[in-house]
Amino acid sequence: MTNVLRVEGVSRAFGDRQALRDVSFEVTAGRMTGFVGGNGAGKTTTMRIILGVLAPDSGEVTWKGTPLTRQDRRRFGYMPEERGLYPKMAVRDQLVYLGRLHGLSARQARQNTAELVDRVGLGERAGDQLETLSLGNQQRAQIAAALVHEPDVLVLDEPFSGLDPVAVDTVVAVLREYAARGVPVLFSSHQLDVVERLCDDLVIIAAGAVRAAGARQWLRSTYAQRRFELVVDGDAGWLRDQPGVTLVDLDGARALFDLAAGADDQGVLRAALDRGPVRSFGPVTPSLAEIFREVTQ
Ligand SMILES: Nc1ncnc2c1ncn2[C@@H]1O[C@H](COP(=O)(O)OP(=O)(O)OP(=O)(O)O)[C@@H](O)[C@H]1O
Repeated sequence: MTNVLRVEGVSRAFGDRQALRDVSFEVTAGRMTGFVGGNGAGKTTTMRIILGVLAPDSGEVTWKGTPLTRQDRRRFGYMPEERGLYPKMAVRDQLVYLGRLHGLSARQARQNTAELVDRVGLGERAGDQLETLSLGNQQRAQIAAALVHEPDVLVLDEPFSGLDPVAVDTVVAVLREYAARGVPVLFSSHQLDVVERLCDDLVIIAAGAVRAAGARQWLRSTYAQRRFELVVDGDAGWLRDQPGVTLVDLDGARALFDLAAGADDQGVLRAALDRGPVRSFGPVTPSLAEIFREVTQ
């Protein structure tokens, strides 16, 4: 069985609030899976259930085809929303301690720690107490803590929040290395631009239910509406009266429009050419932000 983490039909309520409804998706070996959704959508609850911190009311989580055991979860790397490091302990000491806790030898824990603090750009601060570091550096330390025991699976709750763009790039590179080794990586984020750049697969959740899931490219083509951009010399307002055309945005000579199924894009192009020069015409692939808006509204 390949290294697949599968969330299968998971539901969970808190009192009369249904936080998750029949949530199913998978995180595949070697792929970065972005878990996106607005505030309160259910990302943290799902991750807690994966890690066994919280029990589902129904459904289950499997790893390599069988229900997760405590032993499996010891081999997971988790960065919880509430973070978990001790403010008054030196970063290096905590990482070594966590490595030991997960069963590494003292030597291996020290070696992994030394490599990781360097890798996440904390080398010079590794001897400092966590609380004396900037928030961005504390975040780097939290990420290192999730990685120190060389986990088989990574589950990271908002690993990029609070990081400046340079730090985001550093962390992205580290996570990509893990994925390249065959580790499934699940990370939540509300920063769609980061997710768009980083993930191979996507799970979009809203109000506790999965609205769309699959490979990023596949989602982009699946949700590609028949949207086009036209740039002419004069005013493109005449498009409004073209059969099958719905104007999305008009900025003088530049128009963004959706074409009804069956309407002919070449007919629109001919109509434009009849009126004068056409500077640009072609289909527009939706951004992740647009897909997100569409599936969560
Ligand atoms: N321990 C709890 N007790 C009661 N309600 C909870 C608890 N944990 C989560 N919820 C509720 O479950 C829903 C999902 O919350 P969750 O924290 O999983 O969302 P999220 O997608 O992680 O949001 P955010 O991005 O804001 O962290 C919310 O309505 C939240 O208020």
